Amino acid sequence: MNPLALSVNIDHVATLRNARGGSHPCPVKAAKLAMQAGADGITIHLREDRRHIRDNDLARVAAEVDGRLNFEMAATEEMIALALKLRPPACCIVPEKRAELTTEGGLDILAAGAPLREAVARLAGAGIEVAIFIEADAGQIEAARAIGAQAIELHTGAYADDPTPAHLARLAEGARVAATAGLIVHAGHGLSYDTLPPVAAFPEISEVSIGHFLIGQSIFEGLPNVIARFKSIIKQARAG
Ligand SMILES: CC(=O)[C@@H](O)[C@H](O)COP(=O)(O)O
Ligand SMILES: NCC(=O)COP(=O)(O)O
Repeated sequence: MNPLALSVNIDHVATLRNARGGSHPCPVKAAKLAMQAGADGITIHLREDRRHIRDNDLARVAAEVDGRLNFEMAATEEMIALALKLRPPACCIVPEKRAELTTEGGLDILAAGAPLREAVARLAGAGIEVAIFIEADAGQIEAARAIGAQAIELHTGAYADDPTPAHLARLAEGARVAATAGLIVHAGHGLSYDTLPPVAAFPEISEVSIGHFLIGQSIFEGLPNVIARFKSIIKQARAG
């Protein structure tokens, strides 16, 4: 079965750092430690309101951290210009609303139209692997393929919040439909020790990005130990 990569989202190291306006804990140091502990990559969401990750965090991780950087971004001119300047290996286009506590749902590609198509073309044209963060919906998956995305990230939030068989089955079907359409399939949002195992068993998924739970659990267990446990969960899930 194909490998499943763990991308560690360090957004909420920055949340804690920003609580006092200082420099500790340092998200870049966390990213380096995560890679040393076995993470396969780092995900960073530079939000328009900079509520957690700041521009310098992104620039430093891009310059200093070995490992696949996945830059989560809104499809705005500001973020596109930043991505074209930094040239991360991958980006993931996500919806953003200032009032949201966290990402509330997938991007509605069907409603986005020409500006999104242009953003995808500019990013992909710069050699960046472009994913779009969407619900596990066949129409959105087909729209992602048609608009030129190489990858999708399935929003696992509804399942993570309410891990019913129906929510899991929707993700499994979405992964199958996306892989059949020739898309690279990622997944993320709200995943934890308890909710990751069945998602990690989907053979079509090649990367999961995990942040909030992982960073929070690190307070109790230490970042390396939490990453080791997630890697063990993935290994066990992939062993079938
Ligand atoms: C797109 C997604 O689900 C997360 O990667 C995103 O970063 C969540 O936003 P916050 O990190 O601000 O909660
Ligand atoms: N794209 C999902 C991600 O990067 C992390 O989401 P979360 O684990 O912080 O909810």
